[in-house]
Amino acid sequence: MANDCIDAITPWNEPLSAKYIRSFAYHTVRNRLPVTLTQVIDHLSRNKEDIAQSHGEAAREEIKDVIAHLSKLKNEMQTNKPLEPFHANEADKQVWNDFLENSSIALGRPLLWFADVWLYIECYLYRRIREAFALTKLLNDYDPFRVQKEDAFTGSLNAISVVGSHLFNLCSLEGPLDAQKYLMQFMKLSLWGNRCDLSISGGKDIAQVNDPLEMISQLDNLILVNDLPKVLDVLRQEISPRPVVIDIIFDNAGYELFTDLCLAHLLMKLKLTDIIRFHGKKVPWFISDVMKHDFNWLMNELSKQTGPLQELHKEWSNFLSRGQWVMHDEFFWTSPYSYDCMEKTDQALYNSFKDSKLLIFKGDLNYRKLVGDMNWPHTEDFTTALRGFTPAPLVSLRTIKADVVVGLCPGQAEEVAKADEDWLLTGKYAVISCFTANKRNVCKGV
Ligand SMILES: O=P(O)(O)OC[C@@]1(O)O[C@H](CO)[C@@H](O)[C@@H]1O
Ligand SMILES: [Mn+2]
Repeated sequence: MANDCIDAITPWNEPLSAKYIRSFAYHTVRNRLPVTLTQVIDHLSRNKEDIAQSHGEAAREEIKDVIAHLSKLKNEMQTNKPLEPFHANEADKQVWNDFLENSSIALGRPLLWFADVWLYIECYLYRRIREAFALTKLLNDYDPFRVQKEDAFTGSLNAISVVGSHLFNLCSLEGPLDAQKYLMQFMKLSLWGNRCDLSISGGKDIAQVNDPLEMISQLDNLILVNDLPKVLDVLRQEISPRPVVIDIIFDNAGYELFTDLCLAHLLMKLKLTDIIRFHGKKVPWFISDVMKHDFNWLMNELSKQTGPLQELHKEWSNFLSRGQWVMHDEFFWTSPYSYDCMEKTDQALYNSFKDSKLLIFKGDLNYRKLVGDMNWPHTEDFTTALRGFTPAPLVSLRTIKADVVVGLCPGQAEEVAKADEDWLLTGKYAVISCFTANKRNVCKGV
């Protein structure tokens, strides 16, 4: 397989790909994704008794089918076989198969694991895991990552309690809040919540254990691009006609989701929006991404808590029942497409975004899809990297876990790399990158 690969780093302005041996994409397809598949297979074999009890005896045979599908998939990946079309009758089957077919026509050969664009390949892997379950009857709704997502929430309960109590106390104060101070604080809580994803840790526990309020004040020097002042300008604008809408495109379940909802609550409390639309994934995705079920599960867990968390649960349930908070899960988010393709491939979603006051994109994968997963020079302008995806003002709150980042000042990347050679891969550093129609991004200096 490595015969087709090149012993090189990714050239500038090229899409990230496992064909470059000295890249994170190669390491991921070669080492990390097979481990993810093995973990799903192990999970199914270890839990087959429980699954047979909850899903019926006939599920035993289906578990074998799923394991066989995933083992074959692992072999296809490790031997650099063509990406196969989908067969299960899912609503997005045609979108995926058209994408695979059109890509093959354009290339004059089928897509290959170690030759083509990392973004498609990695998304394809998670869509194939979904396919293995979609081809069964009894396990059709089975989410092989659910237990991990739930454990990640439970393991973070202390931090959740600290953040929740802080928000509840703020909202109970009389008189107006210092909007700037608390927006900055909750945006940063939501940003650093993105460190807690299970995909980068290979599914290992990654609970938030330290005091997050104390922590965020010490992390400012790790935010390499900080466009928060621009974001605050956008939020302060008076918009008509009402209702004003903000969109939050979720990333991970557990602690990160909780911090996103706290931010959403603050935006409501400060009357900066009337409605918040949340966007999650339709199928299990990159291990820890939020699905509707995870959102509802978190709400249910909060209802079992006492004190401030119980109070937040009441308030959030009211937002939901009044239609001020709405949870969506469009297929677009689990398609192969980067966001510059949204206008063509999901016009309804793109048009709905045109009415948004602000689109808040969470996490690493959303950032990769915003900038097209290319090896941009690190000093490239964020707006240029969006390549026309500008339906509304938008901000990306992302801890850096893949080797693409733009918007840095000259010399900044080199300086950070000197301090930490893995600076692009571990989620230690972060960016808050904002696009607004008004101003270009201005570099503030190292
Ligand atoms: O989007 P998230 O949850 O912040 O991160 C997803 C991630 O862990 O998965 C990919 C690597 O396998 C990268 O995009 C990133 O490192
Ligand atoms: Mn994720």
